[in-house]
Amino acid sequence: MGTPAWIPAGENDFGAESGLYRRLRDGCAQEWVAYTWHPFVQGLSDGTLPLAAFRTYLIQDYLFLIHFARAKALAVFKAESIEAMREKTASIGAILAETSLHLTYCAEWGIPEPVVRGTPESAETVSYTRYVIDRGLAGDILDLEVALAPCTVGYAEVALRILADPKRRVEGNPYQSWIDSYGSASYQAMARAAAARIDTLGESHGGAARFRSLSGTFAEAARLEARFWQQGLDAA
Ligand SMILES: Cc1ncc(CN)c(N)n1
Repeated sequence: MGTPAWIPAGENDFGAESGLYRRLRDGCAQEWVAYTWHPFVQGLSDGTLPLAAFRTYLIQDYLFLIHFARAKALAVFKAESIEAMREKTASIGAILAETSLHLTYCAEWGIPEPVVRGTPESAETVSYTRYVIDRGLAGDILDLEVALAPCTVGYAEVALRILADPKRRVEGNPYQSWIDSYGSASYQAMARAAAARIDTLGESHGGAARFRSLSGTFAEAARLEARFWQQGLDAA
């Protein structure tokens, strides 16, 4: 299947042309558009997102990152090789470091650390993070990586699209630092590696024969990502 027309040029370089990642993404066009073109994203892009929406999102994202690190720890356990174990172990360190940075970032947005730490997880955060962990517990490393991929690669696509289109750039956009962090070379490289890993695991772990099940996982994770954005808008 070719890349659908709704994905603008420049956002197509995650995963190989006929690899498993592209097939998964292209196979859930509706969920993918609802996630990556969500109104929350449009608000980030043109700077019109209400601050209350962003603050709610930031707090829940801190809680999300903690469980994301747990999911990566599960990926170490489920990894197919010592090299993959090393790579996943490094990514846990990176996420845990990001949680500290996230607290600093929240403080810059006027949310003190005790507030972030003391806020309970929302239903959206619980449902998304536990879904990913459950896919990993019930399945193998490919099931887990597919459940994680919309998170890593979706944000890279979103940032790339915003940065690539001058029409969407706004002078003094309060969300520019958020956009820049996901558009950074290091984040983009990590996302490309995540998509490439899905392609590789697809080859080694029978991805074609398991496509139906994997596609369901990928689409569900994309749907849960859209709900994660939506909770911010609902709070504003
Ligand atoms: C909910 C969510 N999804 C994705 C990302 C980016 N890895 C994030 N920080 N938060």
